[in-house]
Amino acid sequence: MTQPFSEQLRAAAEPWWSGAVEHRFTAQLGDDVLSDEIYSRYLLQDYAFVGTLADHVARTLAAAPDMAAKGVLAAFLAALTSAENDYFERSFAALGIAPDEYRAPKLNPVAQLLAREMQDAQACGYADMITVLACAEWAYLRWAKLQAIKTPPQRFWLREWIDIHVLPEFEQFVAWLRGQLDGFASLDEADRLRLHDRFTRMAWLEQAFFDVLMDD
Ligand SMILES: Cc1ncc(CN)c(N)n1
Repeated sequence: MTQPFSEQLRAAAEPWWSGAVEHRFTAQLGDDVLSDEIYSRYLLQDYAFVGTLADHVARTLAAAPDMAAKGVLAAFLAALTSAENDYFERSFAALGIAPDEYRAPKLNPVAQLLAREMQDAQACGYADMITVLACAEWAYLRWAKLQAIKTPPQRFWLREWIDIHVLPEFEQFVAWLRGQLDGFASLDEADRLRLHDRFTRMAWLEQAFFDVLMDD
């Protein structure tokens, strides 16, 4: 029996998929041993990413084929811009990072490439936009699930970052994204190959996003 298209994409994105979801950054986060210096660097880059992601979701919503899909994307956008934004603001305050600093961070090369990958997907259409989103969110669900079985970190900025990514609503959103990917199995071969490349590039970028923060 052939695997669902989402599973084919994920399997083809190895070793970068596992490199991202089993990264030492996330393992140290879950073990509560990640330094605040590295986590602050991560939060600054990731807050910029989440801003770009919100724009990406809005454009994906605009390109969505029906109201049901628009509704799911609108709910995710609402969560990003409310509860998740609140998490970032409280974490920056606790870590002593001022609004001036987190509103205009200098993006590292990987964060720049991630933003470019999203723009490129937007120029291609709904399937490409969903593929980018699905890889990013599915990878976060996977690593957070692995860390959620450990004793929760004491520092709320580490603990809540795991919690946000194992919420039932988030898990349902990722399941929906995977369902969208599975629907792309009926696209022609050229489209499927492009989606494969895009998903793999995103997995590579997710791993690299963690790598550069640890290596700095
Ligand atoms: C780089 C990255 N990828 C995914 C997510 C999960 N929204 C995130 N916060 N940052």
